[in-house]
Amino acid sequence: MRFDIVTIFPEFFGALDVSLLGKARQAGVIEVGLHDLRDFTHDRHRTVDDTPYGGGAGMVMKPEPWGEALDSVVREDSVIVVPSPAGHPFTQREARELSTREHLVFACGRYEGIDQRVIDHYADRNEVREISLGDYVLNGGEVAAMAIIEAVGRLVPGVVGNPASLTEESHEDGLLEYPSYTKPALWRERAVPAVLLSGHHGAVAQWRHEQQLERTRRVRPDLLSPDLLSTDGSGEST
Ligand SMILES: OB(O)c1ccc2cc[nH]c2c1
Repeated sequence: MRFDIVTIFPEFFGALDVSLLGKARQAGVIEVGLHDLRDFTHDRHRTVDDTPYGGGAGMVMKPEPWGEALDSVVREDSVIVVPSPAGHPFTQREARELSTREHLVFACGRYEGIDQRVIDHYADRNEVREISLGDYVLNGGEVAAMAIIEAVGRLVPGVVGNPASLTEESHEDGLLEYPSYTKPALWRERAVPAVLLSGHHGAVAQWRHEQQLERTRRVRPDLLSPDLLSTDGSGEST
């Protein structure tokens, strides 16, 4: 999979040189291209924004640099991801879906956003997804792009050493994950739940599923649907 990122702050993505994604890049499992939007301007001040038609506060990102920048990276099979507070909510399901695509192009806006004609132009040619991380507003698309790239990149085969670790995570089965414990068995007078020390794998699986249901009911009741409430941890409906 290849990621191309267009931004006025390419240095923001230095984090993609380290940790799992950095190793995956070195191994050639994923590719990342960084593109400074200002390299696609032609004036002395490398201008990327201007005042909004219709008035109002702030500045809008000009269409011309965006058109030249995206034309330089977008392919026929590219999915163009535009982080935006006006986008649809990003989910683990979408992360898994995007991890199966070959080429993701991230258009990271700043100021009051990108001239709408840019999104409309590429939506006529490519799949364009305006994605929000949640009901709050950042100063630009870079933080959201980093989050989406990490959520998607870690699902690409070969990035995470043990793929089994990806299956028992929050949201993978529609529930929040169960609580985890490690040595020592007693810490500040707090003991590890006895079932986890029992060696009884069936009882451990049952307890973990019950913990998932309890935590999800308590923290994210909105995630629960009747069918998720009916399984007994073995995957069988009760
Ligand atoms: O909150 B966000 O995800 C977001 C995304 C893009 C822009 C561009 C200007 N402000 C933004 C905020």
